[in-house]
Amino acid sequence: MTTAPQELTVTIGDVSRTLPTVRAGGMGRVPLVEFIGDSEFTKAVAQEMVALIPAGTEVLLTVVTNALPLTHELSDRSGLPYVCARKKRRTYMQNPIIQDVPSMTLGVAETLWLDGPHADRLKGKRVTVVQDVVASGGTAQALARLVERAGGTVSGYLAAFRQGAPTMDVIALQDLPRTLS
Ligand SMILES: O=P(O)(O)OC[C@H]1O[C@H](OP(=O)(O)OP(=O)(O)O)[C@H](O)[C@@H]1O
Repeated sequence: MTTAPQELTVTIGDVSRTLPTVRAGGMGRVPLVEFIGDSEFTKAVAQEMVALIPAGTEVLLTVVTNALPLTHELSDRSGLPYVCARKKRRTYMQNPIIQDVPSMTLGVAETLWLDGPHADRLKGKRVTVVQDVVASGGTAQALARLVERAGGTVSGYLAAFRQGAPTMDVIALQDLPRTLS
């Protein structure tokens, strides 16, 4: 990984991307990881992450939006099923589990919705929480609560990138700086 003022290039496998930077409140400029619309990068990252899935994992759990294509690729490569929480209620949801996200680094306060039939797929299972980026750990914490409330157990936290110092142990391919100049 090389850095230049207000620019950061990451290389995963044989794929490199110069990350755009965005202003995030009073944090200055932060690097932005985008898997949406970039299947080549997504597949390269998933390929490297497969080996990092904690032993004994039975199900992967993620949340929309950016982490979804990554988790799909990870499921495809590992053979593990995955479940995805939403950030909006849908009319077709049946007895969803509703979980507030305590705090987020880039966004505003959010609420996660896990459809009841999907929650059933976590019951009694060892679940790894999968994210694109873990920063404060707020989203990961909320996903872990969803697992517990669904009757599963968290076997680990796996992310493509760790940004800053989240509150839990996170297995990540690479660390990103919290801010750029
Ligand atoms: O560790 P935290 O401080 O909780 O931050 C990490 C979360 O922030 C980003 O989500 P974003 O709000 O950009 O959502 P998106 O994927 O829907 O764009 C990222 O995708 C993680 O889910």
